[in-house]
Amino acid sequence: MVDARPQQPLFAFGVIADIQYADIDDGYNFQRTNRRYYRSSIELLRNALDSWSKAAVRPGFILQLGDLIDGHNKLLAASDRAVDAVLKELCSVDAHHVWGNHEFYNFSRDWLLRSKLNSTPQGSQKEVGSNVYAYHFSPYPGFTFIVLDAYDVALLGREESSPGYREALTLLRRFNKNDNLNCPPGVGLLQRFVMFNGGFSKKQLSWLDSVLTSTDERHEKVTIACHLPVHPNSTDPLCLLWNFDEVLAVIRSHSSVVCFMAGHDHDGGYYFDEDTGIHHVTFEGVIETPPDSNAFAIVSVYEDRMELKGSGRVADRVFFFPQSCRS
Ligand SMILES: Nc1ncnc2c1ncn2[C@@H]1O[C@H](COP(=O)(O)OP(=O)(O)O)[C@@H](O)[C@H]1O
Repeated sequence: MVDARPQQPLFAFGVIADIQYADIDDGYNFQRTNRRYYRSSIELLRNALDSWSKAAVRPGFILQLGDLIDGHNKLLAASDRAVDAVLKELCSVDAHHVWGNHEFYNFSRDWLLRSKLNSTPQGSQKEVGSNVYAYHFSPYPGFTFIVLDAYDVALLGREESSPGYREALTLLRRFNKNDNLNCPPGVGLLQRFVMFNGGFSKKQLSWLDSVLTSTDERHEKVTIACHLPVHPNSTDPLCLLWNFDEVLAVIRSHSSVVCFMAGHDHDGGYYFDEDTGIHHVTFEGVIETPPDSNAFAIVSVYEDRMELKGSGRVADRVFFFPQSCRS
């Protein structure tokens, strides 16, 4: 049978998550269930770059889904060295950087906003507000990508004296009564209320809503990139965004969203929300990927679908765009 699907993609992009590079020996996650390959994570990034450079349709840009370097660097006073080493590898590509918890272990929000990890395109700097790192870009007519700030309401990256910090602390303490706020409370979805997660402010949600109103009107296809997953079926609840329900309500009310890409849960995850046609993909983390494997993807975008070709731990997937409109 002849495959009627068009064979030439409109464009392609690369995806990689949770590199967490540090020039230190292997270690483990907090539960000691998964090994962490701090030093070789940069080799796996090189594998990804090599593969992307040889792809039939080379990625026009890369989504780097956050946690570029590990928090251990801070303790070793090696944050600048580590981030320079990883950014040097990425200098040959147009990378869109998402910020994760490890960005804030290493750097202040002010430093990040002034750094190369701020990939906001010229001209869209002030859209959400000077202290929120969120923007959108269109790499091809009819397609928009939105980078979201999952630590907009958070303890991480906010000055203890700031109203934002106090607001986040009040929210977290309402659900988490532990002395150590990284220790999860209760069971199920409540576990998300830990200090290494965060959430969206009303301001960012309303900005997202307005961007999606415009993309709906233009009948565009939107992919959202964020460090924290927002669908409970796409992640361990420990890694879920605090106000995931609020952001789900926003994206469900817009017909243009086709895919939500996140990192943070190094085991990865995937859920297709049949009601909305939105694919929620959580990418396997490079940091917990053995040196003889890989964790990256190239996504080829066609008129009717995106084809994700995974490497190593990342599975292949096809995301067909919904035909009907949501309202
Ligand atoms: N169950 C827990 N109790 C107390 N602290 C925890 C727990 N889980 C994680 N942490 C701490 O929270 C921080 C972030 O956890 P970690 O697993 O390293 O995050 P990531 O997966 O983003 O690397 C670390 O300082 C870790 O020690």
